[in-house]
Amino acid sequence: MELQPELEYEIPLDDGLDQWGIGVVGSGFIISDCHLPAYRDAGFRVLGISSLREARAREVAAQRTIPRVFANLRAMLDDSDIRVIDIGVPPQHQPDIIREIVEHGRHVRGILAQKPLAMSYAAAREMVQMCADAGITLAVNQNMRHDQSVRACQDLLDRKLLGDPVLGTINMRAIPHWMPWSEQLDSLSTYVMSIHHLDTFRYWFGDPTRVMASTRTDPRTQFSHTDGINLYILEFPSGCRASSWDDVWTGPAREGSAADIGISWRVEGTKGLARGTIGWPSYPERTPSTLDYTTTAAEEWICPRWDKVWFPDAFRGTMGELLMALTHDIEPSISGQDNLKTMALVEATFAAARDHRVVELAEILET
Ligand SMILES: NC(=O)C1=CN([C@@H]2O[C@H](COP(=O)(O)OP(=O)(O)OC[C@H]3O[C@@H](n4cnc5c(N)ncnc54)[C@H](OP(=O)(O)O)[C@@H]3O)[C@@H](O)[C@H]2O)C=CC1
Ligand SMILES: O=C1CO[C@H](CO)[C@@H](O)[C@@H]1O
Repeated sequence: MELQPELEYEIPLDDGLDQWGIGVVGSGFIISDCHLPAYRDAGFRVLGISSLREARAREVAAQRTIPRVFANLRAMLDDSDIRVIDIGVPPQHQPDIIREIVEHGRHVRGILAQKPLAMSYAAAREMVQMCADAGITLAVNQNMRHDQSVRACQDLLDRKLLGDPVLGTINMRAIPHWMPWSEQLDSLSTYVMSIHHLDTFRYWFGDPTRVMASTRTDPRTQFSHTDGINLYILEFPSGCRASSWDDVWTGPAREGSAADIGISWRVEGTKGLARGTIGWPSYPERTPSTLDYTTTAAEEWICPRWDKVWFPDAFRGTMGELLMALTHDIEPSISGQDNLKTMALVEATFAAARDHRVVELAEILET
């Protein structure tokens, strides 16, 4: 077994993915600052944009050189050049957008939806079924899978360099900027932030059997919410365990104290250990995520380095996966169908914390 292989830290993409005309819905932070710069760098072809406020869509179109601005989604769906729809709207509005695309998007072959796909497992399942019935490939933007350190760790696991996974941990000490729309959600941090870590654990270790969780409110967040700081433990059928501390408070770093902010992760296996950091907390400053690993055969730390950052570079990966799937007529790994298990895990984690009980994934999947 090669001990220092070239790890796959980003998804290989075919030339010619610009055959797919993309239409974007929404023009807020994630679209204008992350999706569009990443697509430009990847050479994807964004043809049009629509948003709630046409003026805002025009502004972003001018800023990011998008040729067509549509007054609304329906007008965009009439354009036969637009075959892929990229959604970046608040989660409570996403199901209505998907429904409209399914009902009126006769030219549409693929949708890249945002995470969370919906605000409940049941609603997400309805979206997946609707797209399947319409013959539209649905992918979900679980882009932490395309962070360079997270993806390279998956390659280490695939190559068995770490042996069998024993324990995975994520230690998040970082302050998200909650958008105004999150004030209306039943969940603040579980569906919007912890979903990334829950999906990453599924990516690395497969589907867990059950989850234990505890949550408390975030002292900094002034609007009413139930889940702020999330602590959870997942049990996998293989015996592997995973746990994350999603500490969105991170001490009074914005209230005058010194700051200690960062995200680190660690995967321990029977034959190796990987540790990493996610550079995102310093966004917009570019801080590449890192990965170090060691194995029983090497007895030293191996520290490959690459220059990609989660935001915005990982957005090449999620759209790239969808365009590759459409080109080759296959399911993307981030398919809506796969995402139902992430949604079920998010719902299980929220219920476990709310009800102070252990929740089996099957309980949600069988509802
Ligand atoms: N995958 C990831 O890593 C990340 C994902 N996200 C997700 O992206 C989504 C958007 O977040 P963010 O960009 O930060 O939020 P913003 O508030 O910055 O942007 C939301 C956008 O949605 C538009 N919008 C709202 N309702 C509709 C509607 N009914 N039809 C069309 N457009 C609508 C708004 O339009 P207008 O401006 O015209 O009023 C606005 O442009 C969320 O679901 C969030 O969870 C966010 C960050 C990271
Ligand atoms: O996915 C996400 C990661 O970070 C953002 C905040 O900074 C969140 O709002 C978000 O939805």
